[in-house]
Amino acid sequence: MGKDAIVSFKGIKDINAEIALTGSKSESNRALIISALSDNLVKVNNLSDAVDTVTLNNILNTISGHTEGGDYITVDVGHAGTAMRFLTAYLSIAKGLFHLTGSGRMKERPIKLLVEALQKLGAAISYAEQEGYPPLNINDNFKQITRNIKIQGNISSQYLSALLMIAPALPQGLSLEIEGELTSRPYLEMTLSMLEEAGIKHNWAGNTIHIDHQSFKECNLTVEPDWSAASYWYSIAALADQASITLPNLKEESLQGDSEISEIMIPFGVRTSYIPNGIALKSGTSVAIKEVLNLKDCPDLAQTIIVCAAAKGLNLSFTGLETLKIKETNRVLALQQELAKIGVLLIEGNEVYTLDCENLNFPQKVKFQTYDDHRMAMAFAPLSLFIDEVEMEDYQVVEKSYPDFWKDLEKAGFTVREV
Ligand SMILES: O=C(O)C1=C[C@@H](OP(=O)(O)O)[C@@H](O)[C@H](O)C1
Ligand SMILES: C=C(OP(=O)(O)O)C(=O)O
Repeated sequence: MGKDAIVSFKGIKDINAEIALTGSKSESNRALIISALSDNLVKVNNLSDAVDTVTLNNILNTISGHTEGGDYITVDVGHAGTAMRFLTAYLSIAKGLFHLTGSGRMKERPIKLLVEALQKLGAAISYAEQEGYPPLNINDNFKQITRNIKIQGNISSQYLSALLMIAPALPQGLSLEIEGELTSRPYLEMTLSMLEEAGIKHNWAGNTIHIDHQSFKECNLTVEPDWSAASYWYSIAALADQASITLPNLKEESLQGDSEISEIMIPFGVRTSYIPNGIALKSGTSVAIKEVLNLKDCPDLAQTIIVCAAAKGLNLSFTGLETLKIKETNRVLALQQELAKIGVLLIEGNEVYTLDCENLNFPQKVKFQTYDDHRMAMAFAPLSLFIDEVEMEDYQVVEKSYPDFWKDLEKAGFTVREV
């Protein structure tokens, strides 16, 4: 466990800042896999500083040029879900024997649907510990048996993205049928768009996505800054008395579904202007808020929005939160435990979660636990606008997606002191 920090904000809550966010970890991790599959024909610009991206990049560099057979190489992704899922598919068709593992939490995050799909395709994968979960042993005798695979869409879109990225490299290509509901759909669309940029055509008909065997083209993929990281600045703008925050290089036409934060935050009083080189946020008055927000397409925004709504005393309801329980931590439970510290309840109903802010109160000091979850730290940090001293447990946890988060808060006038 790392060190804690005390976060505070003194004086008038008028925030003026320009914050250059790191690249999207989702786009970066796709770009890295696509680049590796293309034998580096595809180049990447503005790669993220996120530890999840640095980890994947180091792994791909270490294993590139590896030859058949030999001993098992251990590949450790730490907490990086996308790296685990994307590498499961990528290593299935790579040369070499791999033991693919991750953090304690990673060993509790399910991977069965992806492993089964790959096994049906012809991959030689087995579970090294518990069935259905990492770590995995992946061998190199991939022989494609079929191009037709069905996969349930409601657990993680990352499984589908992982399969689609290797599809053009499969001798027979892939026809991927999505069964049932699809969660996190914009991430799947991001995968297809980035493949398209790299010259890979697809056809999405009904519930099935077809990708033929084909070659990548030489190109540069430029990663946009991270909209999930931007969401914490929207929360700050919504909670401050006044805010004028510029976030360079974010685009209106984004591949990231989390850009929806610009719409979601309008009723919270935050207006977004698209300026020539980025976006500008301005705080204003809140307007009537939709009572039920469906976050199925943007699960990584859930903590930002729920904590911000709680701090504003808004008794909103949320749907589409099913997948939060299998992310870096059980995010529903983590939210419930930490929101209780400001007197707010997050009540679980039948597929609907509702905030009860009747007893909202900000103590003078509070310590928030972070549960090995970067988004817990970043979602709760803005509460230092109301609480004199917010102690954040294991504050470096933010490194997973946004290593400069605390430095950026300091730029905006917050104080962050390691304790
Ligand atoms: O494909 C991606 O880059 C991601 C997809 C989402 O996961 P699920 O598809 O598991 O919801 C999201 O929560 C994660 O942070 C990144
Ligand atoms: C869920 C997340 O990441 P991953 O699934 O890639 O670990 C996240 O960044 O919020």
